Parts: sequence; C-alpha cells; structure tokens
Amino acid sequence: MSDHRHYDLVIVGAGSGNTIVDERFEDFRVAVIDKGPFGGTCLNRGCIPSKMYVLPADTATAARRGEALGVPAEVGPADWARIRDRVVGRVDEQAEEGRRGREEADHIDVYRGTARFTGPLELAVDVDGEVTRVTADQLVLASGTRPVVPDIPGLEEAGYETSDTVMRLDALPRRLGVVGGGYVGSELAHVFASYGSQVVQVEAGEHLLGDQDVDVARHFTAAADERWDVRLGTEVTEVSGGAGEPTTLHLDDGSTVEVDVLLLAIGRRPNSDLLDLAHGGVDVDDAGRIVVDEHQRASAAGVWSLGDASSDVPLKHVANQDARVVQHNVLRALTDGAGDTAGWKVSDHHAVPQAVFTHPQVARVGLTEAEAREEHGDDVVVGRHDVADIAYGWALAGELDGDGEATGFVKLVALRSTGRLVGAHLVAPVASVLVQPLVMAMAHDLPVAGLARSMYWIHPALTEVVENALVSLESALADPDDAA
Ligand SMILES: Cc1cc2nc3c(=O)[nH]c(=O)nc-3n(C[C@H](O)[C@H](O)[C@H](O)COP(=O)(O)OP(=O)(O)OC[C@H]3O[C@@H](n4cnc5c(N)ncnc54)[C@H](O)[C@@H]3O)c2cc1C
Ligand SMILES: NC(=O)c1ccc[n+]([C@@H]2O[C@H](COP(=O)([O-])OP(=O)(O)OC[C@H]3O[C@@H](n4cnc5c(N)ncnc54)[C@H](O)[C@@H]3O)[C@@H](O)[C@H]2O)c1
Repeated sequence: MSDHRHYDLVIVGAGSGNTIVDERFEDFRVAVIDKGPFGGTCLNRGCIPSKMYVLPADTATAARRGEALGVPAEVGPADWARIRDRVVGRVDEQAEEGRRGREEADHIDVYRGTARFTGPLELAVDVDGEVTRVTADQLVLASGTRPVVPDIPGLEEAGYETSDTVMRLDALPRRLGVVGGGYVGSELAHVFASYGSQVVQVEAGEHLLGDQDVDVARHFTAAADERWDVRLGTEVTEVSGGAGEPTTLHLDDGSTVEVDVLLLAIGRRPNSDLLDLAHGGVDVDDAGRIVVDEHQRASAAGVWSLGDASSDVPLKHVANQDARVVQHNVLRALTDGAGDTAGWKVSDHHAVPQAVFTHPQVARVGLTEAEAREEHGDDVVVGRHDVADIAYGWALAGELDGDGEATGFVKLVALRSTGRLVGAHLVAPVASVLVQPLVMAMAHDLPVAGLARSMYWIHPALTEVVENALVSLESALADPDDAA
C-alpha cells in the first residue's frame, strides 16, 4: 500500500451515504469512497432514470387509448435515442455535479475506487491499482446492492442486460425477453412494450408482482397480459445464440422464445461480499445484509450502515431516512463520544409505502390481507372500492377493453380490535399518489372510524376511491357479522 490517511468519518457508497455530509461536518475530515458514479443506484441506474423512461411510456399508452375515447392517435415506435439521451444526459450531469461538489470541499477527500476491510475501522481503497490505507474514527457502510445473475447454461456466452445496462442500449430492441416479474421486470416491460418492443416476460411465480396483495397481483398480471406476452410459473433452463445474433430462451415448459435483447430482473443482492467485512468485525445476516441496531450501528464499534446494504426494505425513501438517522447519530458520536445514546435517533421502518410505476400503477403500505390474517386471524377486516364505481371512474372506463373492473381498486385491511389500518393496496391510475393519505393514517395511528368524513374529498376526483374504500372499511368494522 502506498499511503495511509486517517479521517474522522469515512463513507463507503455515494448513494444515500453521500447525503450525510452537510455543513455540520465542516470541522471534520471526511472521505467518500465509491467505485461508481456519484448518486448510486437510484440516480444512475434505478429510480430516477427508470421513472424518466416511464413518463414517455405512459404518454404513449395514453395516446393509444385515445381510440377508445374517440380521439384516434397514431403512435409509432418510440425515438429511443432521443429518450435515452434526455435521461442519460440529465442523470450523468447530476452525478458529475455531485462528485465535483464534494471534491471542491477542502475537508472532503473523494476516492473513486473500491474499498475493503483490512482490520477494524481500517480499509484498503483501490483506485486504478493504487491502494491507500484508510482509517476512520467513524465508518459508514452505504454500499447498496447489485442485480442477481442466475447460473443458466449459455447465458454468459449469449450476453444479457440488467437494469444497470438496459437503460443505455444503443437501439430499441424489436423483441425483448424479460426474466423476472417483480418491480424492475414489470416497470421495464411496461416501458419497452409502450415504446413498441415485442415483450415476453418470464416469471417463476404464479403472478407478476407476487409480493403484492394477491388481488392486486392478479389484477396487474391480467392487465399486463393484455399488453405483452406473460409466461407464469416458468423458468429459463438454457440460453443459446446471442453474441450479436438473436438469443433463444429455452423454457422449462419445453417452449422456446427468440429475442433480440435479454433483460435479467430476478432480484438484487447486497454488495457486502465486496467489502471483506469479517476483517472489520462486521456481521451480516443470511441474505448478506449488514446487521444493524435501532441506531443503525453495525456489530463493530464505530461502524454504521444504511439503505439497501442493511435494510430488508430496499427503497430509496428508506435509504434516505436511514441516512438522516446515521447523520444525526454519527455527529453525536463525533462530538460527544459513542457512550451515551440519549438523544440519538432511532430508525422507524413502520408504514413504509412503495409503488410500482407500471400501467396501471400499483401502490402499497403495510400488510397484505394474507399477511394480516396469518398474524391476526379473524381480527382482520377488509374494505374495498372499485375505481369504476366513482364518478371519475366513468371517465376512465374503457381503459382496458371496456372492462370497468379493470380500471382498478383500493383495498384496505384493518383490525377489528384496534380499529386501525394495517395495510392498504391500490391498483389504479396514480396509485403512487393516492396512497399517501393512507400512509398518513397508518404513520399517525389514526382510527378508521370517522376518518373518511373528517375532511372533504374533492369531487369528482380520483381520491374519492380512497374515501369510499375508507367508508366501506368503516362499515365493515362496525358490523360484528362482517368477516369480510
Ligand atoms: C431499476 C430500479 C428502479 C428503482 N426504482 C425505485 C423507485 O422507484 N423507488 C424507490 O424507492 N426505489 C427504487 N429503486 C431502489 C433504489 O434505487 C435503492 O433502494 C437505493 O438506490 C438504495 O440506495 P443506497 O444508497 O442504499 O445504495 P446505492 O444507491 O446502491 O449506493 C451504493 C453505492 O456503493 C458503492 N459501492 C458498493 N460497494 C462498494 C465498495 N466496496 N467500494 C466502493 N464503493 C462501493 C456502489 O458503487 C454504489 O454507488 C430502484 C432500483 C432499481 C434497480
Ligand atoms: N418502484 C420501485 O420502488 C422499485 C422499482 C424497481 C426496483 N425496486 C427495488 O429493487 C428491488 C429488486 O427488484 P427486482 O424486480 O429485481 O426483484 P423482485 O424481488 O421485486 O422480483 C424478482 C422476481 O423475479 C422472479 N424470479 C426469481 N428468479 C427467477 C427465475 N430464475 N426465473 C424467473 N423468475 C424469477 C421472482 O419470483 C420475482 O417475482 C425491489 O425489491 C425493490 O426494492 C423498486
């Protein structure tokens, strides 16, 4: 190793980890280490570019629906290069700006390389073969996750994309194979199908979005199946061709599918294996996630972790909230020492909402009905309202082949004993927005009784579907015979 440098604070991972350093850290020596671009997954290859791709996809989908609504519109294949350049141009600029800002600060050193532990609070940082020994008083691991690549015969030879690469393709694929029916696979299937690619999506489970409430997963799967080729309960056993030629997927039902680009979206794994954590005395769980306590402290003294590296809820708003907890507590540890935790922040992963930006959108907070029944048995009460049964639903009717039901619903799950919501599930236009009053009800532990009538809901807005679902739940809670 060529050099040794000591810092008050070292941060590995410039995604949410980078948000920790603000003006309160000006009197401390800080190092930020990242092997990739600043901003991490969300900015460079996750939430932000994917949603920038979803917006034109939604526009194309809405235009295609024009025919059913009396305004026929022609939608040709998308101009991929223009869309890609808009997305990539914006995120690359932002990543570069973020890095420059840190590099220009006198008290911060930026390392564009890979870190691994060589001892407690000691790292070897490899920047293009030049290794620096870096030690720290406090060390934050915000190292995130990366896509899982399955061990399928022929895959490496044929070549494949993941969410890390597919958003920078040279051209729109004529035929896209998507393996995986979770968040990434479903959002990107929506994007490419809307742009004009022929999409085949292969999912091992019974439904797409199988982590959602089963009613939502079923509804979404049926909607997706109207728009692209969905193969459920199916896995890829072998891949052949590729390397510049079409790729053939051999499926376990005996069929084959030929595609031009293959996208793998079967989940993500923590990057903790890159860090030699055992040398730092840092424990991980069976899934490779760094084990943290309620203050986001890892098992080794002076080490912290946040976001996807340690969380079982790998979402950006969770990573950012974890980072706020770490920021507060690290500052206390740096100024007052780590002995007394009075006044430290505690992380709270209660009532975390999530949304899938597909068409239709899906959103959720809390337990599914099945999870609630497993935990609470007969105490569970369900309320529901269909989008088709509110005034705005009449405007939306025809969304999916004129099937009113298909425009979506809000399903609420509560406990009779407490009168509180334990889960909310939406499949509807702008579900990611509609869910927020329900998140508030759960986060603030508001009783369901009286909630719908405690405020006005704009008529005839889509929010009336949430109002009516709450009314339905309230009457189910009030009815002792209603076992939903
Ligand atoms: C396609 C896609 C879409 C998504 N959409 C959404 C969404 O809409 N909403 C949402 O809430 N979430 C979304 N997510 C999830 C979201 O991106 C993550 O939850 C979030 O980025 C996690 O932030 P993080 O800071 O914990 O980790 P990351 O952003 O992954 O940052 C980790 C950083 O650590 C660096 N690193 C790792 N190991 C080392 C090492 N040994 N040395 C040096 N550097 C290292 C990596 O290069 C990386 O920059 C999406 C994810 C994907 C893949
Ligand atoms: N809108 C959002 O908030 C958003 C968007 C994208 C990603 N993310 C985050 O990224 C994480 C990873 O997303 P993801 O979609 O990669 O994972 P996921 O866990 O959501 O879905 C993976 C899917 O692949 C299926 N699968 C696994 N192995 C398979 C195989 N061999 N063949 C066929 N199907 C297989 C699984 O049954 C599952 O449905 C999510 O958990 C989420 O936290 C969030």
